[in-house]
Amino acid sequence: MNSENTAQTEGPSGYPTAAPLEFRHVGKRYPGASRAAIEDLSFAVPAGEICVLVGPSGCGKTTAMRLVNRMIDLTSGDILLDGVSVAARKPAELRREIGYVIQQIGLFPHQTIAQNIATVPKLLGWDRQRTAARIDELLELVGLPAEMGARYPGELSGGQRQRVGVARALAADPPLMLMDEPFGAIDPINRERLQNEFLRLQREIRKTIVFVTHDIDEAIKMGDRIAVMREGGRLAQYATPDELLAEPADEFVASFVGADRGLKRLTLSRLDDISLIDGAAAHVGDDADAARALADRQQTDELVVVDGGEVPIGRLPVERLNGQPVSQTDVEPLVATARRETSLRDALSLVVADGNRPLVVVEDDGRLAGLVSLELISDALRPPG
Ligand SMILES: Nc1ncnc2c1ncn2[C@@H]1O[C@H](COP(=O)(O)OP(=O)(O)OP(=O)(O)O)[C@@H](O)[C@H]1O
Repeated sequence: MNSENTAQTEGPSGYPTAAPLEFRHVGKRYPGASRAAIEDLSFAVPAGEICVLVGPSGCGKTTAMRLVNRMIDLTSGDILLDGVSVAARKPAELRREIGYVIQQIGLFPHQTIAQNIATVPKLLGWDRQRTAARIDELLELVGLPAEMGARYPGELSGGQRQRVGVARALAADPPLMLMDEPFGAIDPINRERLQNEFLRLQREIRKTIVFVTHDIDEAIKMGDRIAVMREGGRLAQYATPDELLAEPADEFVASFVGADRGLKRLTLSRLDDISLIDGAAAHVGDDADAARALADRQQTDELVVVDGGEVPIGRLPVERLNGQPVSQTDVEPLVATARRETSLRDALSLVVADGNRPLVVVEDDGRLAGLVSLELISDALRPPG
């Protein structure tokens, strides 16, 4: 599959593989309801991005989603998919172009997995060969063995059924996917696994996705952009996860994202995103004066010591340099090391666990990459821009 999918390219179905979506002053009032479920909701999702709708129960997330594929109709405003109003489209046709994944998956129990995945291709009149090839491709894409196609939903685990739900929604390569609390019914460990798998999959398929959750941590993890909604179906803030955590628009958003928003921001960045402290280190056998001079240059009272292969072996308090060359016996072993892909949040816990001493960061091959201090991590928490 083409990894450069954009709104301009076409998938196997002939539809664009991803399309932009825009809510324009959308309003929805259910018949007989005293107040609107959605009021003046406007935001735009660029093609190929995940937009997460998040907010407390009853704030209108599911309603917003169902307006997109016309399971319910707009009261006011408009929704544009690929620049075309959904109101101008035939609902049945529109739904074939929009993948839909829901919490309870909704697989047909008396149909095999393959038949379930083939639901939309069948409606579109694809021939047997094309459908079979697509089923194999999708099972592989979502990480299920091809033999599973012959099984029934009741013979699968919850996580496996969820993967089938995603495969079924992707069958006709829709330019937009709607996912309503897709991992809500899954236990926390499998949920995390499915989230990670889905993010990996999305890097490949680059669909436009609207994803509903009431869990702010899931929103921060999954979203390129997050729409925080509040009671009455109003938009409280529309921002990237980092902007949302760094600069919540008001008290409601601040309390919704949580008092630990600083720590949450740290999960969004990796050590690779910041400049590490220069990794100059002492070597076993260096003479004491050279080691002392290095410590002075680095303004530290503790040197990192590396072996002949530049792999860190520990720290050496400068006071232990008694005129003798640096010796392995004086070196204190490292409590922990980090890698460039370590999140700033994990780096912070390692620094704190080691008495706030700068943390040693190593390359994949074990060589010293540099150090990260508490100050560097807190600098990273300054608001963007
Ligand atoms: N079919 C309906 N008829 C009348 N009112 C409805 C209908 N569906 C939803 N509502 C009302 O619209 C409002 C928004 O509901 P919606 O299900 O969109 O919220 P939600 O944010 O998805 O909530 P949750 O997180 O609990 O699923 C609520 O006040 C709800 O009671």
